[in-house]
Amino acid sequence: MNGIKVENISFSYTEGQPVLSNIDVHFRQESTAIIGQNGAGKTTFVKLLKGLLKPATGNIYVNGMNTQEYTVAQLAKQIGLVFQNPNDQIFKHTVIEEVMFGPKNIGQSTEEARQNSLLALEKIGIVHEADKNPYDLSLSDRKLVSIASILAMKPPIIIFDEPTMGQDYLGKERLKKIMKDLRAEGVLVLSIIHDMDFVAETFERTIVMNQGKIVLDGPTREVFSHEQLIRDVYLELPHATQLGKQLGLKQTFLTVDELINFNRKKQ
Ligand SMILES: Nc1ncnc2c1ncn2[C@@H]1O[C@H](COP(=O)(O)OP(=O)(O)OP(=O)(O)O)[C@@H](O)[C@H]1O
Repeated sequence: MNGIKVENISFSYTEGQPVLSNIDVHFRQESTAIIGQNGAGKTTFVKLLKGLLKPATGNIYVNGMNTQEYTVAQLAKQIGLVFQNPNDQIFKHTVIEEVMFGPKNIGQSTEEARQNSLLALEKIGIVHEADKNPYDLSLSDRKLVSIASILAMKPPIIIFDEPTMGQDYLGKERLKKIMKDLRAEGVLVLSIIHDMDFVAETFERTIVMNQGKIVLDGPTREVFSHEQLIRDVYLELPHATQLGKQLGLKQTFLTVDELINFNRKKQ
C-alpha cells in the first residue's frame, strides 16, 4: 500500500483533552497542503505521520508500515520531516556534515551519503555553502540546509512544516520549484503552511484542519471555493481568489495569472 493511510485516529497530550479526533484520510500521490489556524493540531498530526507520536486509537500506515509497530529510525527511510525551525534540526559544524548525517544514519555509505548530499545541496541551490558552518548562514539558508538533509535521504514521502517561514520572494519561488520537482519525481509531498498564496500556487490538494478535525479536503481550487467555511475557521482566501470575488466573478481563481488570462479572453 503506497502513501499514507490514516485510519480513524485520535490523540491527546493530556487525558480527556483530545487534540485530534476521528481523523480518517489517505494520501497517495497528490501534493497536499495542510492548513488551519494556530493550535488546530497540524504539527501534532504530522508528528504522528512521522511516527514521533503514536495515536491513542486508530492506525497510521506509512507505505504499508503501521507506525505503532516500527521505530522512528525504521520509518526514516520512508518518511522525512523538515521541521519548522531549522535550529531544532541542525547540530553539525559544516553544512556538508550536517546534510550527510541523516543519510549515514539510515545506512548509506560515507561516499554514497556525500554524493547524495552534494546533489541535494545543488538541487536546493546552496552547494557553494557546503563547507560553511550552518550557523554562519542566514535563517532562510539554514532552512534550506535542513531541507537538503531530508532530500539526501531520498525518502519517498517528505513533509514540510512551515517551509516558507522566513523566506523572501526568491526563497519561496525556489521552494515552490523544489516541491514541484519532487512531485514530478514521484515523491509524496505534504506541507503545513500558513501562506495561502503559496498553497494556491503549489498544491494539488488542500486539507483544512480546525480544532483537531479535518473540516475540508479536496482539490485546492474546490477547497478555496468554500469562502464562508474558510472564513469560519479564521483563514484567509488567496489574494487572487479574493480579487476574483471582489470583481464579481463566479470562478475560483488560484493565481493572478489565471485572473489576467481570463480577463484577456473576455476582451
Ligand atoms: N507537547 C505538547 N504538550 C501538550 N500540549 C501540546 C503539545 N504540543 C501541542 N500541544 C497542544 O495541542 C494543540 C495543537 O497544537 P499543534 O502544535 O499541533 O497545532 P498547530 O495547528 O500545529 O498550531 P501552529 O500553527 O501554531 O503550529 C494546541 O492546543 C497545543 O497547545
